Amino acid sequence: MSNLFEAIPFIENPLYERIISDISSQKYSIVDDFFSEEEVIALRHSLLLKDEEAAFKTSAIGNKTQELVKKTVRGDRIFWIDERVINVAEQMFFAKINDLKTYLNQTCFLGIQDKEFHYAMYPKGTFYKRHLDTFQNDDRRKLSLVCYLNSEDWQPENGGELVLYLDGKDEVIYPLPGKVVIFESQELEHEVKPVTTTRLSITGWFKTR
Ligand SMILES: O=C(O)CCC(=O)C(=O)O
Ligand SMILES: [Fe+2]
Repeated sequence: MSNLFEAIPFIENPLYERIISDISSQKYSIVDDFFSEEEVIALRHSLLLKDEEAAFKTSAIGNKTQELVKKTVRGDRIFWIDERVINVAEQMFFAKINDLKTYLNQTCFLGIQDKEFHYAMYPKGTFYKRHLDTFQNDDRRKLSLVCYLNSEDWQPENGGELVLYLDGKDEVIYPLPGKVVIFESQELEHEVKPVTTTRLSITGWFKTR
C-alpha cells in the first residue's frame, strides 16, 4: 500500500516563500507581476462584462437610502465570483489563487479552508475609507488579497492608492496592473484614496471555516 504522505511531492516555490516571509515579518506582501499583461486584459474584460450585465439588471431597482449610507464609507461596485460558474479567465485566476492557497496550507498553519472573491469597480470620485476587513462576530477572514486590473497607462494622478496603516511608516501602493497585495485581514487597517478615473480590481479573502 502506498504511503499517502510520500505521494505528494513538495516543490519549494521562491515567490511563495517570499510572500510568506514578508507576511510574517511585516503583515503584508506586494507582488508586482503576479498576473501577466494578457491575464490582466482577460480578467478586466470579464469585469467590464459583469458590470454591463449588472447595470442592465439593476437600473430600475435599488434602495437609495441604504446606498447613500454606504457611499459615505465606500463607493465601489462589487460583483461576487461564483467559482462554480466561471469563464476561462476566471479559471486561470482561481488556478493561480488555489495554487497559492495549497502552498500556504502546506507550509504555514493558517488553516485556510475557504475563500471568497469579488470584482470591484471604483467609479470616478469614489473611495473606501480606512477600515479593517473583518466584521463583528466573524473572524474567519485571515488574509486579504487585492489584484489590480487597471490598464498599463495608469497614472499616479488617477488616485486610488491603497494605503496600509502600519505602526511606523504607512505604505502607499499604486494599483498597477498585475500587482497583487496580500495582507493580514485582522491586523492591518487600510484605505482606498479617492479616484479620478475608474479603478478596477479583484478583492478576496482566504478564510478559516
Ligand atoms: O482595492 C483595494 O486596494 C482595497 C479594497 C479593500 O480594502 C476592500 O475591498 O476591502
Ligand atoms: Fe479592505
